[in-house]
Amino acid sequence: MTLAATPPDALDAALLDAARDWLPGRRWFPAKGTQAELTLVGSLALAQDVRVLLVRARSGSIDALLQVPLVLGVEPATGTAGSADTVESTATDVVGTVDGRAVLDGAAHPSFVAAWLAAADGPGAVVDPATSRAASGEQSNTSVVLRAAPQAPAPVAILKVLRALAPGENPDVDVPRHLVDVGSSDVPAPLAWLEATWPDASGSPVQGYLGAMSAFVPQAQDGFELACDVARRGEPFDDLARELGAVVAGVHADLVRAFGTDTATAPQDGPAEVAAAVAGRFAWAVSAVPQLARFGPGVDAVVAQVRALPVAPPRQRVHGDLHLGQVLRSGSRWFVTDFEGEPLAPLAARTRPDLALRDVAGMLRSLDYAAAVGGLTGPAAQAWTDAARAALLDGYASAAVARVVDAEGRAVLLRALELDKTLYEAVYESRNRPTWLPIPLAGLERLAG
Ligand SMILES: Nc1ncnc2c1ncn2[C@@H]1O[C@H](COP(=O)(O)OP(=O)(O)O)[C@@H](O)[C@H]1O
Ligand SMILES: O=P(O)(O)O[C@H]1O[C@H](CO)[C@@H](O[C@H]2O[C@H](CO)[C@@H](O)[C@H](O)[C@H]2O)[C@H](O)[C@H]1O
Repeated sequence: MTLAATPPDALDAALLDAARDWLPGRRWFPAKGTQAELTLVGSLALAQDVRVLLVRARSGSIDALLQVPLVLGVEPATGTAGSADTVESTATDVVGTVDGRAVLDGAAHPSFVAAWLAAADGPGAVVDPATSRAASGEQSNTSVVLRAAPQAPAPVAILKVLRALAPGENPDVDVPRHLVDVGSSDVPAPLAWLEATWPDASGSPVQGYLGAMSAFVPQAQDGFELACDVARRGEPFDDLARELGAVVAGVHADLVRAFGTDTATAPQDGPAEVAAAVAGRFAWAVSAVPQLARFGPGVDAVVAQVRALPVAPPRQRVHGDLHLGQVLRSGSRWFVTDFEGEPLAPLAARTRPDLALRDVAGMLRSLDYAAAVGGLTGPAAQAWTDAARAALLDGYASAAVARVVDAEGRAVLLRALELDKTLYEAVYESRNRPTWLPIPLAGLERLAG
């Protein structure tokens, strides 16, 4: 069912007041370190003593609608922490008090999860809300791991509670739903999802997702951590990269089956569009990180090579932010997750048909990151990444791309898309992890130095 937010009442106002000091300390709070203005947009009474506050946080250019599930006056969940599958936390934050009753962070609370499951759409799964555990290591959202029963050996589902709400399509929910519909088994199957309506800034009702629950991938290792470990041990990543390339090609083929290709873009318009996009990305990146200006001549050369191509492949739905941290290795299989697209891009850009090679370029960049974070330098890093890159491309061996672009054209496009991603990464790292900025800078030296 689609829930409808109601105008905030006195209890909602008291709950927000209780949460004011707690909110800015959350990892998912978008305006850390600022005096953000917090206003109540509405609330959802999910069950007795379970409320979801919709809180608008504004500070400078930041304007986000936050989902804040709270549970009133119920003791924190208790249980056994930790498992072989994921690092979990049983702690339920006490947010504050209202009328002498404890106000608890609801996201991983059994009462919230039970109410969420009762309201959600989708095929569902047998899960026991009493087994809810917040997964650690989250950044932008809060994920909750669920088992079928308290004694069950492994989780069966993972519920992602979206923290920043946006109206309309959510590619992270909609894309896996479509992929599973066409028979894909390369993504964790969506099991349940919940939508709501709320008033936008002008007061008009809009609809969007509050969260989604997917099948839990057991004993999964994050692809980036795995690749860094392999690099650290000085072992080749080639076989894993080849398998990964094949899985990415399979997901691309399934995305075409699910969404088709873009017939509105004539293939001959492709190269000019790609060239213009790389040039635009460079201008954007230089405005954010002025030291990138020195790569101007190299970027111009790559842009000119792309513009001179006779054709580009047709566009299709893609992952949009594919890197090793978005894939999970479980047993002998890879799974692709997190179809949200680049978090710094607007929704329209993230859902627009694009070149499938953009995802391949993202993976190639990730190999550079894994080599660097794994401690490889100089010729050893070069040899490790060269071999893994070749294996990934070999595994990918995209028939669709080969049909319209020859090998030379594909190499030009891949270089341009890698450059584009590296410029994005330079901005991302300068904003989020300045000590990692040397990784994309080294990439820019290679691609446009
Ligand atoms: N279906 C799944 N099974 C097991 N673990 C998962 C699954 N989906 C995500 N994860 C784990 O949860 C983490 C966060 O998921 P992600 O979709 O990247 O969340 P966010 O959008 O908040 O960054 C991932 O790094 C991964 O380790
Ligand atoms: O996972 P997100 O959707 O939040 O993506 C953002 O953060 C990523 C880092 O967590 C960032 O990825 C970059 O760092 C990765 C290693 O941590 C590396 O594997 C990627 O290749 C590199 O791009 C991603 O760019 C950003 O959008």
